[in-house]
Amino acid sequence: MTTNDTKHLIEQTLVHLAEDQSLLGNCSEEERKKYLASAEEILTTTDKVIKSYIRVTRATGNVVRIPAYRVQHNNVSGFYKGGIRFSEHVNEEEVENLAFLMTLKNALHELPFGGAKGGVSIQPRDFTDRELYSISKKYVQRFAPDLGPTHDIPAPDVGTDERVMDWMVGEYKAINPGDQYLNAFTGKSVENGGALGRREATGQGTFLSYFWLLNDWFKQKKERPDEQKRAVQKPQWQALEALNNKTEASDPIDIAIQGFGNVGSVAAKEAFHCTDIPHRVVAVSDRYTTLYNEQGLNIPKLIAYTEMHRDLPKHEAALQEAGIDAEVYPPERVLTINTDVLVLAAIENQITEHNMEDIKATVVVEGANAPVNAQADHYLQKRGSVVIPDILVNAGGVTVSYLEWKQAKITRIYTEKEVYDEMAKQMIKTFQKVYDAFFLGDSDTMRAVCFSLALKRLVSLLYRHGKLY
Ligand SMILES: NC(=O)c1ccc[n+]([C@@H]2O[C@H](COP(=O)([O-])OP(=O)(O)OC[C@H]3O[C@@H](n4cnc5c(N)ncnc54)[C@H](O)[C@@H]3O)[C@@H](O)[C@H]2O)c1
Repeated sequence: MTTNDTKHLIEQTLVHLAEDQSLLGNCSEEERKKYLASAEEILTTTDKVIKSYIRVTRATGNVVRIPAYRVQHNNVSGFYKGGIRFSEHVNEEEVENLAFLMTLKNALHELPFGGAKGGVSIQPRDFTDRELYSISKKYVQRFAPDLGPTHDIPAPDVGTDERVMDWMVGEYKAINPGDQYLNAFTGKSVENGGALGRREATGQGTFLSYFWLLNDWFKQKKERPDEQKRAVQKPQWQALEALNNKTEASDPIDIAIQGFGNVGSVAAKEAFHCTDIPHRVVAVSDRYTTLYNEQGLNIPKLIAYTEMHRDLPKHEAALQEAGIDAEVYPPERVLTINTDVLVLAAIENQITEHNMEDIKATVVVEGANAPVNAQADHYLQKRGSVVIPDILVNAGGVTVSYLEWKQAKITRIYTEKEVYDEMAKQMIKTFQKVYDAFFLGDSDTMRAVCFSLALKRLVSLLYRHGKLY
């Protein structure tokens, strides 16, 4: 999904919401139109875009000037919240789109946050630890006036982690002594007030979105003939039926995962260890490689290897060192591999009009943000594939971030089990709403359902806060 796709879908969804008489209380038709027009204006634009440059002296002595961003999209549902990305692909438009998606995600899951995103345009691998430390500190120096525990709360994203968050907290504390600095960032190390299980949360939630659909929601509908009768009208029901038949015949479900970082490696581990429904992780990939084994890859061994070497093994000697038996392909091959389920956990715009016809998976799970563009989404849904959208799937991290933010306030550390249970409970509540509305309603895509639920909440809050004119 590009920024334009996101804005277009917001506009389209608001047109449908105009027919919902319950949305804006007792107002005339004319007022309703006016309010929705102003909601559209507010929600398809950002509240604030801050661009700055970070100057760092490299180990070589050269000084480089690096563009850095913080985009605050909307805070009607709570303080701005969203990750900071270190990637060479970072640009203003990308950060803006990701900020839009954060507002929608938090509204969909009814978390008390709005949407923001940050980014620094570097490939972190090209920088030393000392340089990264300097960049992290300077990011906070540049943006501190616009951040804060009751204003805008960043978290990690691609290319950043708990180490970067800890550095940023340190700098934030130096700039704002006496402020509730621990609440100013989430995704920190556990030693520094981070929530137990935060690192795993997005990958766990990603796997859960698909697993719960097949293992729980599908069975629930089978026991409710009236609802099943309506759900079978959707071609996606057949896709679930086929997977269910496989498990009933004790055949494992094949799953392929693009991206083997924070989200992808954890989703792979969840699939590998899933006992209720056996899975074979037939392919995984990162920016350099796809590894494929039709009998399934040993995920714990691959995780152990990447913990030491960062990337997946990409040649025979490395495969031997990892103890992995796999065919090695180029990175994009994972997308078109023969599999039942494809989890996208890398970067944006991976399935587009250029490769959508080659996708074999019948269930596509968007662990990453915006990995399927609008055209491909419609194509896949029309063909009967299940596409579970990013704002539904990858909210595990921000849900646990909320607990991390809360635990600093109540000064009690949640146990890892409490964190997982709370995350799963919160997400399942939203899965139930979305899957019911999609399969039992007349929306074309699951994304349209998610946008509709999120925008309903946002428009209602804007109205109640007196922000519509
Ligand atoms: N980490 C979180 O809590 C979180 C929360 C919500 C959404 N997300 C989204 O999930 C996605 C992945 O985030 P992450 O935290 O796992 O990042 P990460 O940096 O830990 O891992 C990214 C992975 O993608 C791979 N990759 C990068 N470019 C690629 C390419 N062109 N082709 C194939 N693989 C490529 C990298 O090699 C790496 O394995 C991003 O879209 C991010 O915004 C992450």
